Amino acid sequence: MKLLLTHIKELLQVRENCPEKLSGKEMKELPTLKNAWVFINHGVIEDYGTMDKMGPHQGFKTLDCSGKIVMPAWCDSHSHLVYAGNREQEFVDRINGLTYQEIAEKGGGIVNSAKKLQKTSEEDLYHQSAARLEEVMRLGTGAIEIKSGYGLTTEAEMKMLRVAKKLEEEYPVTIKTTFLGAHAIPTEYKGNKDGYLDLLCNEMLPKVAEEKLAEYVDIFCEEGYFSVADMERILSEGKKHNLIPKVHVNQFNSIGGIAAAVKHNALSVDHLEVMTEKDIEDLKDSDTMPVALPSCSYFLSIPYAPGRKMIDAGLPLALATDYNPGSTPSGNMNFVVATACIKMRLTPEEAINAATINGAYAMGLSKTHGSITKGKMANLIITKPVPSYGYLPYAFGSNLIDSVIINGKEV
Ligand SMILES: N=CN[C@@H](CCC(=O)O)C(=O)O
Ligand SMILES: [Zn+2]
Repeated sequence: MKLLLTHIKELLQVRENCPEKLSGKEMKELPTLKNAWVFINHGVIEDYGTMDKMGPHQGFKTLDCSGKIVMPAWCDSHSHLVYAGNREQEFVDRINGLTYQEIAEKGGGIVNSAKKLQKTSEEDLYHQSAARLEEVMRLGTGAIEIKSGYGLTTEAEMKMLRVAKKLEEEYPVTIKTTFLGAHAIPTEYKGNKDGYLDLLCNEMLPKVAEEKLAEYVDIFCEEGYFSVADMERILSEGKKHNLIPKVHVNQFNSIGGIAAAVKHNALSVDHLEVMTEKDIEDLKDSDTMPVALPSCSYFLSIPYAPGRKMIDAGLPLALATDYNPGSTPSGNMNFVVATACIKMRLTPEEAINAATINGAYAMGLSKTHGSITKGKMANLIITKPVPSYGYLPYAFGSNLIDSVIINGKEV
């Protein structure tokens, strides 16, 4: 199918040769073309340019984008979109004064979601998750990473990953899957963390790898969950099965997880609400992408990752949703980008770069996603008429998306 977008007020993130990631000052630059066109052929960006240089076009569908901005679809590199039910009671408990950690200690939190998911059929889990995926696609997400971690038994973890794989088959959005068996210690293993780690290493990881259910391995490295030593064990074991690390670190405490993740060549380190000077130093000159999750900070009322400081220190930064039932029941990347500007002091250019090119990097999708580049996938957001791209994060609560194209087709 061929599609031509014409009279685009401003085409964002136009890169003839797109870098695989952007760091420090590079993040301030957002190349654009005004009064532009884009030509899509069989799901791929075939060509683009300015209206004064558009060749003849006949015999295929044309969309007039006067007054509108066109940009690459969002690349959401951290989500837990496959889950069962919800945890709105815990939300109310927190309003009434309990902390996220106190709720987890009382048997709520991740373990609570795992109990629900274990009892949910694969079909039901698929339908619940598909509804969320459809919503985020309409909100402009063209690629998303999905983690397991609400199963906590071999069968339930595999069920989650099978559901994510089925979503990948059924929908045009690009999906990358991550095995997060080490998300919490299940009730049956309370007081026997090493027993659960043995199960992870001896049974879950080999099965997940054998059935090719995940490309990445994750662990929640945090006080009360898994230690740095646990992380080193899981990442080393994952490596034997060719699983690349993408890890949860520094959400509530800095316990040395970043240095260990960098040592293990993690593709990304995610959360980063609590960062020491050493953590920032440890990320310098590495290939590891720091990923901030501002909607999680917003929902839990915890600090925001010091994104301004990290970029000023020369680091790259990606932004993602963390969509999950406990800490972030929202998969809206538009809100993430706006919140990064409002609360983390990123400029609109930096936030858009973080949610496109750097998000693609954090999912191993640099070659195909994140920019308007010939040959990349035609995953595009067309906005409603807006005064400028800075208006998108400025008008933070408004839905400014007119339509979304994924793999060359309107969704
Ligand atoms: N922090 C760890 N995992 C999820 C939240 C899990 C939950 O509360 O269900 C996160 O990334 O925020
Ligand atoms: Zn997460």
